Amino acid sequence: MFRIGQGFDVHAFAQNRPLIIGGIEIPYELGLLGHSDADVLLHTVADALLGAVGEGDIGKHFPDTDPAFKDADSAKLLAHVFSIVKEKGYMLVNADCTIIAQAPKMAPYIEPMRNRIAELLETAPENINVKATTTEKLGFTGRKEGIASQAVVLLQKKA
Ligand SMILES: Nc1ccn([C@@H]2O[C@H](COP(=O)(O)O)[C@@H](O)[C@H]2O)c(=O)n1
Ligand SMILES: C[C@@]1(CO)OP(=O)(O)OP(=O)(O)OC[C@H]1O
Repeated sequence: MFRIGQGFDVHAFAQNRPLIIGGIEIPYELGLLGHSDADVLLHTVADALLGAVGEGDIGKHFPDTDPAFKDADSAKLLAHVFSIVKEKGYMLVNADCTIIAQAPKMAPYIEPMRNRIAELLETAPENINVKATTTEKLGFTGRKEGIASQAVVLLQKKA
């Protein structure tokens, strides 16, 4: 049996924060604001996985009112979410992700992100796709106020 899930997330840029996307720290003058490390891409992958298995969203599993998740490493949150997926008897078929950002340029970091997500989801990098797009200077992403991300995942019940 197959299950599909999708995730969407937004984080605002802020001063004095690291910019961590897809588990990779990217050199830039601004970081993203959040209760956790604000890794907008890993949050969308986690939400897509939770959606696929009917388990709500990351806010339900890791409330932003819980001090335990202050500045949390989203890679650890995603690994926990994937453990729920495995407990339910599913494996990842593939994930396709889009980062929506006017800046910085993501291209140099796409392969490291892909490899890190593959590692966290215990799959080959070929099963993970990470893309980036600007919004042609339109909207909040176009004004460089923040970054959005989307992800779609397909899961298959293990034999
Ligand atoms: N933050 C970004 C945005 C885009 N890219 C790459 O540039 C290509 C062109 O972007 P458009 O918005 O004009 O379609 C896009 O396909 C990405 O490869 C990027 O690296 N970082
Ligand atoms: C990840 C969590 C962890 O507390 O905090 P944030 O970094 O604020 O991220 P968000 O995408 O708003 O999701 C909710 C939270 O669960």
